[in-house]
Amino acid sequence: SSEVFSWKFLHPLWQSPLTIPGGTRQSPINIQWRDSVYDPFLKPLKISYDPTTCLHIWNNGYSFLVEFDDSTDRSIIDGGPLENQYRLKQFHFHWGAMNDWGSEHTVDCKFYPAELHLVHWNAVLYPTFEEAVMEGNGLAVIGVFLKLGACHEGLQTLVDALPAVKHKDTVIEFDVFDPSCLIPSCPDYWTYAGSLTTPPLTESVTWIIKKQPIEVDENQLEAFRMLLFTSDGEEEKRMVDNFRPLQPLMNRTVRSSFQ
Ligand SMILES: NS(=O)(=O)c1ccc(CCNC(=O)Nc2ccc(Cl)cc2)cc1
Ligand SMILES: [Zn+2]
Repeated sequence: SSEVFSWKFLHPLWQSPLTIPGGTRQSPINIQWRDSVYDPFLKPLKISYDPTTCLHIWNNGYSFLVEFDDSTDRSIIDGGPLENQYRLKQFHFHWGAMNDWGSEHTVDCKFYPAELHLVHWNAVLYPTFEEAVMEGNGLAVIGVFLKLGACHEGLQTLVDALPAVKHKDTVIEFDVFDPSCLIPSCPDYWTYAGSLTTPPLTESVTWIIKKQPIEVDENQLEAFRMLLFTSDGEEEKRMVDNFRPLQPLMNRTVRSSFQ
């Protein structure tokens, strides 16, 4: 059907079409717990990060990215639903203006105030991240929900650095951080075939969504919300609501590693 174009189809933040023409495995999605299928052949996820591979924090005008040296296999994940090991490239968050929303994925239609994405790429099969982004098995992203609760000590070291990257296109050196402190101890996860949730929205992501959220406190969420979408000197726009709307499940099954 030749849908009449309307600006309402464009995402306010990404200025790109909300739906990818022909997209069959778009993210994020709602995870309906009772429709997920236990897969006994799913392995435990193996995570081994070298904290010294941490490089810097960068405000890219949409979120803040903590980027890692991915020139070797020093920070990797393996096992779980994955057929190769994947290298850690960066992690970032999505959050809301209020605690009632902010995550990209939902569980039984429940939003969390924020969601962490640890982005890995298949360096076994592909020479660069940019090429992996274009391949169906190119990326693996671990999603961790953040819920309001106790102060998260490990996150606090990151929060303390955020004022230095308040504006778009600012960077601060951040040279020792172990992101495994942000991953809940419970091994349970859901997994499904999806996409990047921001441009280029390519259908290249094996999503691994942890069942257990981590707890952060109000001050830590507020620290995210004091970041700016805008550059220094521009009219200030607070960096909030940087999440994509839910996408249709279409012909996909969400598998669980737990019964
Ligand atoms: N949200 S994801 O894990 O599917 C995702 C992972 C990697 C990319 C490519 C690198 N670019 C990037 O990370 N950009 C970005 C991140 C957060 C926001 Cl809010 C906006 C833009 C894009 C999306
Ligand atoms: Zn993300």
